[in-house]
Amino acid sequence: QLAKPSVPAIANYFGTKSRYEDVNPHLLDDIVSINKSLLGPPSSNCHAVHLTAVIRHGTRYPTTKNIKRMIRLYDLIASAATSPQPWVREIKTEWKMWYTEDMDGKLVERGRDDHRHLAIRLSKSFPTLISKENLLNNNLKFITSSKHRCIDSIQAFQEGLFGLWNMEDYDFKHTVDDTLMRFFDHCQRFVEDIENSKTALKEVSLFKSSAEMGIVQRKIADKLQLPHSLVTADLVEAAFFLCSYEFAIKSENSPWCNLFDVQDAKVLEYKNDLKQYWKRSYGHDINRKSSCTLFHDLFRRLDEVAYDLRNGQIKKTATIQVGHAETLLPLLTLFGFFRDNKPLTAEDFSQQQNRTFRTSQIVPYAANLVFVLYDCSDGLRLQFLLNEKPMAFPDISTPTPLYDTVRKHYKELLDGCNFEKECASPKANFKNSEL
Ligand SMILES: O=P(O)(O)O[C@H]1[C@H](OP(=O)(O)O)[C@@H](OP(=O)(O)O)[C@H](O)[C@@H](O)[C@H]1OP(=O)(O)O
Repeated sequence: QLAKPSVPAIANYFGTKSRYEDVNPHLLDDIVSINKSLLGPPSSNCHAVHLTAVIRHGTRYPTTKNIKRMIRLYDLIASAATSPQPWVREIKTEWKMWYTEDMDGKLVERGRDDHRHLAIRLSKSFPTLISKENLLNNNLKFITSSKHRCIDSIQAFQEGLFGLWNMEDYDFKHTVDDTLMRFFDHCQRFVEDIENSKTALKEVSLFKSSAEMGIVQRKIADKLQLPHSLVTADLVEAAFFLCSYEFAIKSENSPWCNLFDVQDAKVLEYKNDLKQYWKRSYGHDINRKSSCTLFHDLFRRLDEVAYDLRNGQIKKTATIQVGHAETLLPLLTLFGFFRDNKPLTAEDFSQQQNRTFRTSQIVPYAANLVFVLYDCSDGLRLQFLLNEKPMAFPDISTPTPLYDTVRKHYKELLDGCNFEKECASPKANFKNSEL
């Protein structure tokens, strides 16, 4: 049971730095409870035969880049802010800068709990798939990205299961597979055109110097009584991160949160959504295409289960895969989820208030995509759950469609979406043709 902290009024706008419980608030009452009315087979003539879960690591420390900014902001306030407000005094005298650069995105204890608890809930939701018997029979497969925070998360997931099944001294086994879980690093076109490009995220840069961001900067400078020129967009974001990290890691509604009202938080949420949109989602076609390998791997697993089912016994009842927000978002995009009519741009903040692309809701820490295959009297059916809630596949009206229907719907991607081809560097092609 989690202690119920006082929740910052802006907690629903933390984007990829959101707590999982703020997307599923019933967990605040009981962290291992499951919503039975939402889960379960599509009809009594169906039973679950397999699930594949793609999960983001749990709550983590900030990255070094952001810790540096936080330290700069803290030093600036400590040395120059003259506001007599009690919460500014609190930042200057009582609150201590405890983030150090070496923390660099590592998993925190809360993040281990995120995965321990998720494991328990998934096992309770799908007891015939994630069971002790299946673990002992080697029917569960664990795959992770090589990053520290992901390896620690998958171990915590296993710890959650071992604890649930009273298994002591059991060996942790997992496979590290970056081609699958960090496909973006291996996609040359993505690295060149997006990651290393100066213009791919221009909407983010433009928004940083927008009128909306300028208003937030000035409001914060006034609240702290600092010269406007010293409060840059990067420092404003550092303050927002401080509020979100203190809440996610320590369950504290810290004095940093006093710097923002809901309108400011919406502006900063939009800034983060712009980054995710242009770096990992619909902004550039290569973002989604870079996940082709993971997409094919998923369908290969499901096809294998269909084959095994026809020929006797299913070999794998569940696959648990742990990666990053940048693993989940491209895959969700490839499936066509959360596509808004208009692209997200720096100019469109006020027109995009009702957008579906809101990362606070989609990819909090421990966000998860779960694909469940059911054997039904009328054939195999596929259910999709985002953060443990069923969601219809885009443009397929049945909530748990026949697996064949899903395969037909994504036929073009299943027949194509060739990682080698999509990710080949245009520069390399140019060089080759020159030879
Ligand atoms: O803004 P930061 O430095 O936290 O960005 C992180 C990514 O975090 P996110 O943008 O998703 O909040 C991190 O993704 P995660 O799912 O592993 O938390 C990503 O792996 C890391 O490379 C950072 O990205 P950057 O923008 O390249 O610094």
